[in-house]
Amino acid sequence: MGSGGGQWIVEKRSSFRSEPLEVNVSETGCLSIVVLGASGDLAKKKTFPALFNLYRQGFLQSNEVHIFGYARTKISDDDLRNRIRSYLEKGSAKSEEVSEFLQLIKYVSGSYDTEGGFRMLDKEISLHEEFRNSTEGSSRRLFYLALPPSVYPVVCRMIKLCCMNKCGWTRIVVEKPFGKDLDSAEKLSNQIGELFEEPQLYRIDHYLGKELVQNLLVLRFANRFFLPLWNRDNIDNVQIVFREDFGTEGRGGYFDEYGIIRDIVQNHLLQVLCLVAMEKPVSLDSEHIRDEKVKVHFFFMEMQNLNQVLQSVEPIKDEEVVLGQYHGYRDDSKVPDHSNTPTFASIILRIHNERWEGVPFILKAGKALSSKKADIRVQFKDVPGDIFNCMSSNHAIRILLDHSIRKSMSVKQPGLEMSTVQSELDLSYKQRYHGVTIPDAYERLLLDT
Ligand SMILES: NC(=O)C1=CN([C@@H]2O[C@H](COP(=O)(O)OP(=O)(O)OC[C@H]3O[C@@H](n4cnc5c(N)ncnc54)[C@H](OP(=O)(O)O)[C@@H]3O)[C@@H](O)[C@H]2O)C=CC1
Ligand SMILES: O=C1O[C@H](COP(=O)(O)O)[C@@H](O)[C@H](O)[C@H]1O
Repeated sequence: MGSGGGQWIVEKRSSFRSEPLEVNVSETGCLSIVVLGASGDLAKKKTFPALFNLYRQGFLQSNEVHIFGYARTKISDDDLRNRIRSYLEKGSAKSEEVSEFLQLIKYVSGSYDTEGGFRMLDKEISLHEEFRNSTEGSSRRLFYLALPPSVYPVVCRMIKLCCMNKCGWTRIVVEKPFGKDLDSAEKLSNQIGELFEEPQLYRIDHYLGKELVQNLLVLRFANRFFLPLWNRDNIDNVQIVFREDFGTEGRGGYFDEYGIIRDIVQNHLLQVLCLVAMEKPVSLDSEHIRDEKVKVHFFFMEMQNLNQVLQSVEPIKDEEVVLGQYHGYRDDSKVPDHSNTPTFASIILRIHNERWEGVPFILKAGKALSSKKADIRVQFKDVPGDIFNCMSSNHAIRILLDHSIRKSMSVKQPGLEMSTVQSELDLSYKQRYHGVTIPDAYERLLLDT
């Protein structure tokens, strides 16, 4: 899906086990897209704009598609349309085009854990299908869960109970973070897996769709220049940084349950780390790429390449983690007064393999910081026999992950409250790096936001 910052990519897990093929795989005909959590941040900033881009590019035909927003908030169709309008009217979008698109949207209000709202939703979808004279097997229902993961199980149960397509496919798209830890992720997977077949399920991480994230594979594997350099002999450290110049902005209901590590680091930044650090995949097939990123416990695991990158990440040391929370975070009405949820994290990951031993991967993510940026910085080692006295040999590749970086927004004077910050460091990386011992330099790198 095209969205402001690029495309959205979904990962399928179908190579984990043999799957029954999905039946009724019609790709034309009446299409109902249901955005659950339509009142929320993701829906207005990314999901509806992405659907609008598909519409503008002709992938969603107005004679086939209808879009339903669903959430608890009691608003009208027009209220929802007005909320999202300004997010669509960007770039070259014409206001008539936006209005035409908005007319495709209908809003249904209901709870996530009772049948009433979902029965109503089903009725609205069925009316649309009847109106479109949907023939047997030709209608499609896509449910996009733009919701906190804690409600996925109950929402999936309600969809299964009340909203399944009787004559075509039903698909479910779920957002990150997929659970809170391994146990809850497995539990969630089992709960959803009992209701839907794997081919019906799509897990999304929109960072994988950013053009520049996709280009990482080209940079690394289609470039003779970098191939021999991409290793511990030449690279000093890698920083993968996400920073936002706004806070949770009313998203405390979702965010406080998860925090910055589960919101950003565990999914978006780890996916990027994998692409920077993994070995070359067998092909560009999404499953080959996925297999190279993770260690999968196949029955033929012994035959797998044991360099798979996540498998080689060492346990994280406490002293290589800094957490913080910005001042004002607890003012959000949905955040408890004594919340300790981190809104900033800086973590060193160390990859214990032949390519990366000794090269720290520094992942940093923070909300309500002084600027908005998402980038990767690959810092090369100094040239041996440097005749420039470390002044001009600061070799680094910096890859900006988002070309839609916004201008600084005014936020309530955010400040960082961190457990171990002693003083603000305003020296550039290079200045600080030289003249301090390496472990000390890494400690400082952790704090430099
Ligand atoms: N915001 C973003 O840019 C991105 C978000 N995501 C993911 O999207 C999902 C939703 O995030 P986002 O839209 O930002 O969050 P929001 O806090 O905006 O939540 C979305 C909607 O869910 C409902 N909701 C919020 N909290 C709860 C709760 N505790 N229990 C039940 N319903 C709740 C609210 O709707 P109502 O009260 O009307 O029912 C809200 O409008 C998350 O999994 C997040 O990781 C992914 C990529 C980007
Ligand atoms: O997944 C999320 O991403 C957004 C940032 O996305 P970007 O494409 O604008 O970089 C972040 O604001 C949100 O907290 C998180 O859930």
